[in-house]
Parts: sequence; C-alpha cells; structure tokens
Amino acid sequence: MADPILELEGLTKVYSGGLKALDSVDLNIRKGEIFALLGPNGAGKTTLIGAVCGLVRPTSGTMRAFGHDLAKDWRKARRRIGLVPQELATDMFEPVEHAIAYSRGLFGLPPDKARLEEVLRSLSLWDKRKEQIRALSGGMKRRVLIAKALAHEPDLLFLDEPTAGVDVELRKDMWRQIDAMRARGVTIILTTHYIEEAEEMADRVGIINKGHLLMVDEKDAMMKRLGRTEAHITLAKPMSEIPAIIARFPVELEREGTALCYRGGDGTGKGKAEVAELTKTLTTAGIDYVAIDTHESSLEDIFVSLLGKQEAAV
Ligand SMILES: Nc1ncnc2c1ncn2[C@@H]1O[C@H](COP(=O)(O)OP(=O)(O)OP(=O)(O)O)[C@@H](O)[C@H]1O
Repeated sequence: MADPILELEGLTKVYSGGLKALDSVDLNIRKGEIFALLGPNGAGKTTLIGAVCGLVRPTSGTMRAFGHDLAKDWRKARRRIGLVPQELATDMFEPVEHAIAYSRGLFGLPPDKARLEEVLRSLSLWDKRKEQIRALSGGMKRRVLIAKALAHEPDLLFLDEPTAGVDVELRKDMWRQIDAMRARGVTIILTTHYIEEAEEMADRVGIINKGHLLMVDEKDAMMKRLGRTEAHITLAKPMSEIPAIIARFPVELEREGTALCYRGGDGTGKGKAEVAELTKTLTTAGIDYVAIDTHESSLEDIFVSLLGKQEAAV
C-alpha cells in the first residue's frame, strides 16, 4: 500500500468486564485520505480511536503511526495526531481563543498568533473568540472542538461523530471544513452513523460491527461491487408466469403476479440501462404496465445488508 501512515495489526480490546470491543482489527490508513469508519452503536469505533489516541490501552495487537510503534514511541507519533471527540471536555468558562491556544501548548508548541487566527477564521469562530465556551450554541461548541484538535497542526485527524446532532446547515459546513483540511494534506479518519456522510466525503469506507472490521474498500469500488438496482414494475394485468421474452432479465413476479421486480446491475448505472431495455421489451411484446419504481442501492443498503448477514452468521 502506498504510504500507510497508520498501521493497525491484530488490534484487540477486551474491557475489564470481559466485553471484546475490538477483535483482531487489521487496518492501514493511507496518507491524505478520508477514511470513514461506519458502524452501529457499540460497534467499537470510539474504542479504536481511543486506542490510537492513547486513551484506551489495547489488550493485544500492534499500532504504528508515522513509522513509530505507538506502544514504545507514543509521544513522537502523538504530536502528529489530533482528535475531535464526541463531547467537549474543556473548561466551559474559558474564552474560545484561550482554550485553543492552550491545546496547542499541551503539545509543547510555541504560541502562534497567525495560526490561531487562521484556525479561528476557518471555522467561523473569529467573531466569537472572546466569548466563553458555555455561551456558544451547540454547533459552535463543535467548532471549538475541531479548532482545539487543529491547534497543534496534526497530520492525522480523528473525528468521532463530527456531525452527530448538528443541523443540516452545520453538517454541510463541517463537510466543507473537512474537505479543506484534506486539501491541506491532513489525513482524516471519521466515525459516523450518517451513511450519507461517508457516501459524500470518504475515499474509503470501513464497516465495523461488534468489534469486527467486516469490510474495507474504496467507496466507489464498494458501491460497484455491492450496489444494485431494484425496479418494481406494476403491471396493467397480472401474470401467472414470467414470459419467455423477458426470461433473460433478472426478474421475479411479486404481489400475486401484479408486479415484476427487477434486481440487478452493479451500482454503475448498468442496472438502469437494463431496466430501460426491459420496459422496451415489455412494450414491444404488448405487455402494459402502469408504474415503475426504481431504486439504486446506496451505501446505506450495503451497510444494512452486510450487518444483516453478520447477524445471520452468528
Ligand atoms: N470503558 C468501558 N468499559 C467497558 N465496556 C466499554 C467501555 N467503553 C466502551 N465499552 C463497550 O465497548 C463496546 C464498544 O463501544 P464503543 O464506544 O467503542 O462503540 P462505538 O462504535 O463508538 O459506539 P457509538 O456509536 O455508540 O459511539 C460497547 O459495547 C461498549 O458498551
């Protein structure tokens, strides 16, 4: 793999109560990518981030970041890693700019006014810099969290559920921020429940459930490999069997012969073209239909179907 900046091998975490939150996770993160870790509640996302950021002690496995073994050389690597946690654990009475300058200081970096201004401006916090954090809206507090993580100029940034509970406007704004960070060369790992978010922004996606990393792939390849087109064609008259003229299409009769269901394609638009051909064939054969409902599968469908398969396998 080109330039892995984070390498996890066999990463396992068993909490003291015996719960296995991570089960032998292998993962390489490439320089400059946006990697989305998708998984339901309790999948192990926060535990994985915590392990890399030194907040959770792994039970076994190895972690290397920027070529340093995190178990031995943690400090050197940690300087280059930023974390935007889910919740603000900071002094709410502090003015915004102090909180951010302090975060930078924690990493032993000298104060840098220009950098502070740049971070504040890029997150639209400049006008709020003198305000106490507690006086800010929820969305603005989120921005403070990001600003704190950016203050020490990390090369690898973890965002744990960056947009959970924020409104649509702010979510879009956050996406833009994340894009801008990537443009500056920051590698980004984000966890999310919002599949839309992964679909919109990520280069690669990892799906995790019950501590198992079920799949890691380029987002586009995943969509192509697992994407499907589904079309429901409501017929003018019910059928008792599939006519030979359309037997070559992947169709089934549904709703007591009143609808034809096409399931095929590969997430590249091939399915849509095939549905168009199917309807043309029906028309030519004099088979009337009254409605067509087409659905291209999304990352969400892929996610739900993968998790369903895992449930079935347990
Ligand atoms: N300190 C802890 N002690 C014991 N169990 C824990 C601890 N922290 C997390 N867990 C458990 O480990 C599992 C994974 O939790 P984790 O927070 O990593 O999941 P997550 O994917 O981040 O979930 P969410 O999306 O809800 O934040 C869960 O079953 C959780 O209850």
